[in-house]
Amino acid sequence: MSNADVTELMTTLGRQARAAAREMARASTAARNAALRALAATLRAQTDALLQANALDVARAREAGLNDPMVDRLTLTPKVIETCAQGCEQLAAMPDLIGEIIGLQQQPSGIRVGQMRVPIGVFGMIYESRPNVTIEAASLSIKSANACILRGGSEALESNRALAALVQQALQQAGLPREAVQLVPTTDREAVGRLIAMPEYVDVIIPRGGKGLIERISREAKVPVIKHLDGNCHTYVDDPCDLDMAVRVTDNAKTQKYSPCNATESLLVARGVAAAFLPRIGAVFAAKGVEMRCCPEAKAILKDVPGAVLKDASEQDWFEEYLAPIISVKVVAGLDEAIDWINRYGSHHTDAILTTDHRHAQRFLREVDSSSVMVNASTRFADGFEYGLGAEIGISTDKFHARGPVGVAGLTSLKYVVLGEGEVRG
Ligand SMILES: NC(=O)C1=CN([C@@H]2O[C@H](COP(=O)(O)OP(=O)(O)OC[C@H]3O[C@@H](n4cnc5c(N)ncnc54)[C@H](OP(=O)(O)O)[C@@H]3O)[C@@H](O)[C@H]2O)C=CC1
Ligand SMILES: N[C@@H](CCC(=O)OP(=O)(O)O)C(=O)O
Repeated sequence: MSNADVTELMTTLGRQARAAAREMARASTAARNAALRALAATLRAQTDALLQANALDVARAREAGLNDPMVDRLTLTPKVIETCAQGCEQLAAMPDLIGEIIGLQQQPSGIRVGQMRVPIGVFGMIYESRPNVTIEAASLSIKSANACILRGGSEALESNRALAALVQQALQQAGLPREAVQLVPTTDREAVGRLIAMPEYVDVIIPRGGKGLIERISREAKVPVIKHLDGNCHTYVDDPCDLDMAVRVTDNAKTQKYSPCNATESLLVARGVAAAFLPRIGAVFAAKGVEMRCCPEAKAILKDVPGAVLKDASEQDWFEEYLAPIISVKVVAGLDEAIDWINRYGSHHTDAILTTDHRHAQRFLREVDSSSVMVNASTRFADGFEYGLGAEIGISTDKFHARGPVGVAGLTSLKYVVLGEGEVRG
């Protein structure tokens, strides 16, 4: 496509989205929930067609040499589609936040002042080649009465086209504008450049991906951005701690799934428990083929673990998000060094302490500057569904306007409402 064609395409999508957003803002709860239920039904009814579209993407991705974890994320299965359908139904069953007025209080002048929850308007989202994210984003957008323009990863284009067509059909069936959810129908990255520079049509941009994407967005965006960045997540095993629990939780945080941004990438261990803990978790990692990139002290403790793959960690390793069976391992003096280390090398996504000391837990919660901080739990829990939000747009690593897993509330804002009976200011 020529640049002029891309500009024309994106301007049309933007104009349509803006008009649809106005209709969505006044649409009833019942209509939005009906669209979500219709979407669930059509996803189930069209499973075979979706699998066929997805097979084209998967075949192309394999030909292009995409690695197994990426192909895994790209692949739709009947189970993935059923989970998407259930997600839509769960969202439909959740209370509607839109229009809710909170904190209404009478002021000395007589006016009553409160805050009403309202949709943001139009959001643009750029995300990886994982087609189920298209349904999560679309369904959250419908529930929160927004309009959205979705730009998924290029490898998922056929799947996303098929999914977006079903979303538009469901919107229409519920009497809502089809353009409330639109897909950017080209993989041309120039379209991303336009999407992030149309403040007249797009209120906020949600980029979900790695550093290259975020660098471009930060450089070129002319609208506010909610970044959903990489996860260099830490698990810190404290002194004192319950060693059995620490082995179980650390194992889950690293190995339950390697590719998500909330998997632990770096293990910190307090010196006081290192000799007892490291050989145990080292044996688990050795059995599962997880390579350990160690500081000299950790390597010395782990060297006799049968089958362990040990390497020396470089400075770069402490910053690394592997998304693979690799973990960096460091022995620290204790809580203070662990907190300093995480704030320096982490990506402010999700970090956990495993401890039996209440004061250490409290300090970790307050002093680690990340979107989720956890005590005695696996970092893999950082997820909208696990947090009770129904679904998630992703995990915001920004501090404004939403932080951590973003659900319906993260796609809304609060405006003041003032209710008077003819009062005037004196
Ligand atoms: N915090 C969170 O919620 C999440 C974070 N992530 C993070 O995402 C990363 C992995 O996903 P991955 O697919 O590799 O991410 P990428 O950043 O490579 O791709 C994500 C999307 O951004 C687009 N993109 C990337 N660079 C540019 C650019 N310069 N200009 C325009 N568009 C661009 C891609 O398009 P194209 O198809 O053209 O390459 C794709 O649509 C990891 O770091 C992971 O932690 C993943 C999921 C959730
Ligand atoms: N919501 C996810 C976390 C987000 C994430 O990392 O997504 P992805 O990188 O596409 O696997 C989960 O834990 O299920």
